[in-house]
Amino acid sequence: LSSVTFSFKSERRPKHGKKRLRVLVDMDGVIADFEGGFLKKFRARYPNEPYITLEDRRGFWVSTQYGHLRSDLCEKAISIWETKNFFIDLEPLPGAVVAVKEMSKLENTDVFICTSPINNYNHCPYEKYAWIEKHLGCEFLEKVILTRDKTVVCADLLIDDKPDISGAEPHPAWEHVLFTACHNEHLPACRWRRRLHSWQDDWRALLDSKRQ
Ligand SMILES: Cc1cn([C@H]2C[C@H](O)[C@@H](COP(=O)(O)O)O2)c(=O)[nH]c1=O
Ligand SMILES: [Mg+2]
Repeated sequence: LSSVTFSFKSERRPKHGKKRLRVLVDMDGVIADFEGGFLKKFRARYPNEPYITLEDRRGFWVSTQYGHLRSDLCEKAISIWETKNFFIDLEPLPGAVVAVKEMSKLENTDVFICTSPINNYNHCPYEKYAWIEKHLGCEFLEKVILTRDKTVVCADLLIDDKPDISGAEPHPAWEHVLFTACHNEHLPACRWRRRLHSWQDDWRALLDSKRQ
């Protein structure tokens, strides 16, 4: 058993000393503009209802903040992302497509798109795959991880806009790097968690810091 363990570990640290890195990149709020797409479709479908501007967004859950605004708005918000074409129509966030493609071409680097589908599975899982094929190319279809629990996925880095990521594994293998989004940018700086402010930020340096 110990020799099996040894050969697995040595696979990730080649003889020339550079560690092979596995990076999980979240989709909604990191490469796909969930917040912008939501607001546009909410205002189009409910033109007479109040809405929350991106500047006023606080907290990860859009549905919770709309529910606080007026209780029935929670269900109306949910109806937006449960509707056909919501996920496929999301625009890529600035620089995301180029960055993810470049990241995947780096030596000793494996990139996976790790994203949580909604439980109403009528359209979302299909459209997430379709979005990835449309914007990143069919080769990325091999790199999709759909899971509601990212803690059980083994990787070095998770780039994700959700501030609190929990699940069955209390000690996930990855370091969570918080991707800045309208709902989390006001959170105070946190000594034990790094941020990637956008895809214009130095994501290469972030990856290099994990190869040491
Ligand atoms: C804001 C918000 C999101 N969701 C759903 C939409 C996505 O499928 C996931 C988020 O996935 P990620 O991998 O963590 O980016 O959650 C939701 O159900 N309610 C919301 O308010
Ligand atoms: Mg996200």
